[in-house]
Amino acid sequence: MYANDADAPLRAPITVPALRQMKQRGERIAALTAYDASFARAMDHAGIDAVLVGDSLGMVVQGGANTVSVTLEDMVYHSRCVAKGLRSALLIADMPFQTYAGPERALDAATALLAEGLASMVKLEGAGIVLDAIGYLSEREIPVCAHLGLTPQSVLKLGGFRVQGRDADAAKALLAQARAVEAAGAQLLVLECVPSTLAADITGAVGIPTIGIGAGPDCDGQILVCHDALGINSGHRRPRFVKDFLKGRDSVEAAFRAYVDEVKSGAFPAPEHGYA
Ligand SMILES: Nc1nc(=O)c2c([nH]1)NC[C@@H]1CN(c3ccc(C(=O)N[C@@H](CCC(=O)O)C(=O)O)cc3)CN21
Ligand SMILES: CC(C)C(=O)C(=O)O
Ligand SMILES: [Mg+2]
Repeated sequence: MYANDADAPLRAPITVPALRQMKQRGERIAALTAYDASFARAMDHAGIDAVLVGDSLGMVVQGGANTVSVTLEDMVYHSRCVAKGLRSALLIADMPFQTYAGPERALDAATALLAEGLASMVKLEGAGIVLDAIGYLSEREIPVCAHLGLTPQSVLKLGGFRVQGRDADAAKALLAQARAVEAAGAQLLVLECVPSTLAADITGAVGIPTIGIGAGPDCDGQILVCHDALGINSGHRRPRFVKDFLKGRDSVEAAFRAYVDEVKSGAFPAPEHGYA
């Protein structure tokens, strides 16, 4: 239809404040992970709001058993690749294992992800001691996304990828962590593998948007790993929150459009994709 992309009408670029306004309006946020320019471009065309360069690349791209081996160099490289494919979607990059062990180290790593990786926001896992890094970055004008619940960089201590916040004490602690990351300056919050009712409570308790993965239908937005959304099995057991959007469709972009539509309408995730 257009001679080249440069002639196509531009969707307004999605900013961090725009995501907060979506929460306030009750418009759901649709996000996916990407690791290269071509998939990022297809997602952007499909109307995705945010793209995360996840350290899940250690598993789905590099074939590792977890995300612990991913380096800052890996993340900068893939973030820069993804940035080249985006016109409108907000680009978030994961901070790798131990690159935010201490505020100054976090500032160096986050600066590399923004300046060389061309990301617009960085994501780090946990609260507690990590609150210092969240505060240090956000005070220095670096947009921060927090990540609570199942934090895959903790897998060696946890002993596996398991649902978090299931008993009353753990649920209370997770709600307190959510309030604490917001108070420290986080502007977005990923909730991974937590009971749907707890994710709903947290979403109501914080002003920042929540993005769920295995966190039920009542988050402000949803995210999936790109490969999972396309039915590509990376050799691990398929978690229950995964849905194959390519099934019954004839292109990757159609699958991404269906994902965006189902997140916006609330059709995805269905109750069976969540945990009790
Ligand atoms: N392809 C892929 N998709 C992901 O969502 C993902 C990654 N890789 N790599 C990093 C982490 C690891 N993730 C995982 C991996 C396994 C489960 C899982 O098997 N969950 C069990 C829950 C068991 C319980 O009840 O505690 C499940 O049955 O869904 C969950 C999240 C999420 N992230
Ligand atoms: C699954 C999302 C939230 C993530 O952190 C990743 O892909 O690394
Ligand atoms: Mg990650």
